[in-house]
Amino acid sequence: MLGNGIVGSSSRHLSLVLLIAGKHFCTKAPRQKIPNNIGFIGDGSMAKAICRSIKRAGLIEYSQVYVSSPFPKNLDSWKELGANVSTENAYVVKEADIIFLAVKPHILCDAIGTITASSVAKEIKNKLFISILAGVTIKNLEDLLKHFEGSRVVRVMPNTPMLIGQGCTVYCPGSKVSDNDLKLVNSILEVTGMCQMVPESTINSIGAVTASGPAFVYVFIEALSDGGVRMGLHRDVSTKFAAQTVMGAAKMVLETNKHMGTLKDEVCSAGGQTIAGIHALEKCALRGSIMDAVQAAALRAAELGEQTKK
Ligand SMILES: NC(=O)C1=CN([C@@H]2O[C@H](COP(=O)(O)OP(=O)(O)OC[C@H]3O[C@@H](n4cnc5c(N)ncnc54)[C@H](O)[C@@H]3O)[C@@H](O)[C@H]2O)C=CC1
Ligand SMILES: O=C(O)[C@@H]1CCC=N1
Repeated sequence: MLGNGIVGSSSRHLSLVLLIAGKHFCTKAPRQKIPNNIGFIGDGSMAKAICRSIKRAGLIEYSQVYVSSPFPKNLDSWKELGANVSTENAYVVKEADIIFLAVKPHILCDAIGTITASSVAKEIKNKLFISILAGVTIKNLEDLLKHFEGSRVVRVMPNTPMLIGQGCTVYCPGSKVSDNDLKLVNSILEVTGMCQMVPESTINSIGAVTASGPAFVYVFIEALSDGGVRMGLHRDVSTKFAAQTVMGAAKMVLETNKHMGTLKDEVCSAGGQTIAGIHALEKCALRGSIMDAVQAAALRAAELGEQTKK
């Protein structure tokens, strides 16, 4: 369903099981290629993560990709892949139908300003812009893009695990997007992992958990690994065990539907080793620290958005 409120979607595929000559072949139904050209204003980590993710899923070829950055050196790796590159943002917006805005929030006004001031500005019509910028509101985006006739905006908050197809992305439609636009955006995002439409009022809080969250979790994994090293494990062994343990615990939360407290209790034997460790964590206020981290990230997102207001 594509309507108001929160809708869920997952990247499940139709599986076709063929029984031929006594052997089972399991093939995923091929995804439909996107006929549109895809643009990226900004060529950094997130632009690469999104592009690789949708290319890997077979939605696009690099020949359909247009990327811009003022730094030609940054564009070399894109060029090698077969993407079309330019130091002119206006070129990308003119050539692409769907344009990801993937610059840092404080760059946005200048980046759009160069497009508005370009000689091709009047030719830029009916574009679908997908903003991934932290904190920047739909109202602000629509205001900045109002010079381009027929432009529509979708505000998206992705995260880096989409690089390996394990992303957690949310999106909010702008005031002019059509159902077809939303279907298209959903079909692009769903191949990157989990994706869900949400009300814009929740996106900064969600982004603090999902987009900043990987960094918080990496710090936790590093600390877990450090603990193992402190107790005499080799670093590579300790890191492998720590990361696998975090992944397993996350899957237990998602797949058992048990409350985290119950799952924790199942690990803590009476008078055992785990409760001794939990006691140490509670003395250091780990929970309060993580909650503070999420609050700090959400508040900072709102501040970043304010910076792009004229
Ligand atoms: N890194 C992350 O985990 C996430 C980032 N975001 C958002 O994604 C956006 C991009 O972040 P990253 O990819 O991490 O940053 P990044 O620094 O890796 O990439 C930004 C790119 O913009 C380019 N750039 C600078 N000035 C430009 C201009 N005037 N025109 C065109 N390109 C220009 C730079 O060459 C740079 O490579 C940010 O707004 C951030 O809030 C959202 C979710 C997660
Ligand atoms: O830290 C940041 O501002 C960006 C947005 C969310 C994740 N990284």
